[in-house]
Amino acid sequence: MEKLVINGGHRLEGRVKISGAKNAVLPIIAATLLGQNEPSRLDEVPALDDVHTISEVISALGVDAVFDEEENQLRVDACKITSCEAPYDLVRKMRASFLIMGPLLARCGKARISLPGGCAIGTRPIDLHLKGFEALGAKIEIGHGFIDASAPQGLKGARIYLDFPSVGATENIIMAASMAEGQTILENPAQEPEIIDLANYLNVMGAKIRGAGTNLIKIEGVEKLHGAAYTVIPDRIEAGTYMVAAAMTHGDVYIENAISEHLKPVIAKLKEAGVSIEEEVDGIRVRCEGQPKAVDIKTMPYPGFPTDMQAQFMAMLAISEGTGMVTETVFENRFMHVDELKRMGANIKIDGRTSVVEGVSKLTGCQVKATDLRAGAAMVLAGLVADGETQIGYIHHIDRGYDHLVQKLVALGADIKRIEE
Ligand SMILES: CC(=O)N[C@H]1[C@@H](OP(=O)(O)OP(=O)(O)OC[C@H]2O[C@@H](n3ccc(=O)[nH]c3=O)[C@H](O)[C@@H]2O)O[C@H](CO)[C@@H](O)[C@@H]1O
Ligand SMILES: C=C(OP(=O)(O)O)C(=O)O
Repeated sequence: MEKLVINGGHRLEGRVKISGAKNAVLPIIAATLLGQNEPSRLDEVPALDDVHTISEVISALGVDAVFDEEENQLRVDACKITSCEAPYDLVRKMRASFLIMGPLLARCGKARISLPGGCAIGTRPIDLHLKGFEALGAKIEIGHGFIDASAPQGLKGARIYLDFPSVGATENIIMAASMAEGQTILENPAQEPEIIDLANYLNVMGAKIRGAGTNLIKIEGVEKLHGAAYTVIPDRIEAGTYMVAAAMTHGDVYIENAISEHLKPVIAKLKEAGVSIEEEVDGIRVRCEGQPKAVDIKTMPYPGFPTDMQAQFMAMLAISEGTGMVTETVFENRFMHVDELKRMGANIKIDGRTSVVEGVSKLTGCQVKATDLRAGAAMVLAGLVADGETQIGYIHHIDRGYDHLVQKLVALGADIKRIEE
């Protein structure tokens, strides 16, 4: 097992280039399954474990997927699909594997996917995905740990209202509806930039989707889609994580490729904390003198404050001046990092869905673990400012979502390395 070892206390300075977005590329790779003629070529694909996992998932369906990590390019030839089944081992590893259900239903009229199960941040049901498929005419059967969906006569467009703007359900329904017969109207969909990116890719493949990024999406089903070339958007959560790193280390970092439009709530909260933010054409400069000031945050669906930045802000609040409240409304169990931060000396109390974080003057390095992806990022941030050495275990969680994390932080002046235990 590998670990990250960080010696804290180094100011971050310089430029860091943000990679393609994990949460955009995963649904887009699922969508490559819809390309019946011509392969797809995706650019700015980040070198992440999750990208390898979803590539394995689609390869298990008989599709040809070749990932060139050096070039950040993934080529997918989905002209032939030989299986419609995603086994437990792959779905368990990464919940986003469930995103192949929509494309498989649309393309093959059937799909058999292992039930994803719970995970560290919550139970994460898939009822909204399934309701959407049923509304499009699919028959769903659940048994022996699998979901079987079928639509032998093909899917039919429908009016669908989502009880909650679920990101994954919106993506799965858009992909299924893009090849359904007639029009689908999706009300109260998720509005995340990653939804817009998926819709843009599908439209380049020949789909007719309008309204992605708003609260109403209209999809005119088409008979066939083809593979296409597409460049994935930069990762707003990776960008936000480096912005917080700059703030916590009293640094001066230029976050190249960051799109400020996608980071409005993060920028607003950092400014409120006294951090200097300069939005430029191809990135964002973040500077901070002295300790950040405590702020309150409440996670919400986009354009609200992203739950995927909650843990990182908690790490910042742990060393900020004053007391901040962190309210998590999206996932019911996303405070696993609190106990780990407390091991480093943070003063945090949990009261239901809210954590009260009283800033301390210093954190102390110790052994901690990454309990999930963003909790792992929070540990890295805490380690960057802690007194002495921090060792982080279970870093496979971090490898799911941060492209070349160690190299990028070392280039900014951090003392961080990976070691084999
Ligand atoms: C690969 C990817 O893009 N992952 C992101 C995606 O996850 P994901 O797509 O899983 O998140 P959702 O937006 O679906 O989930 C949000 C909330 O809705 C609930 N829910 C969801 C589906 C459903 O059928 N029923 C239901 O009740 C979930 O339990 C959760 O409480 O959006 C989350 C919310 O921004 C992010 O944290 C994840 O990083
Ligand atoms: C929760 C996350 O991802 P996933 O939905 O893939 O678990 C995340 O990116 O923080």
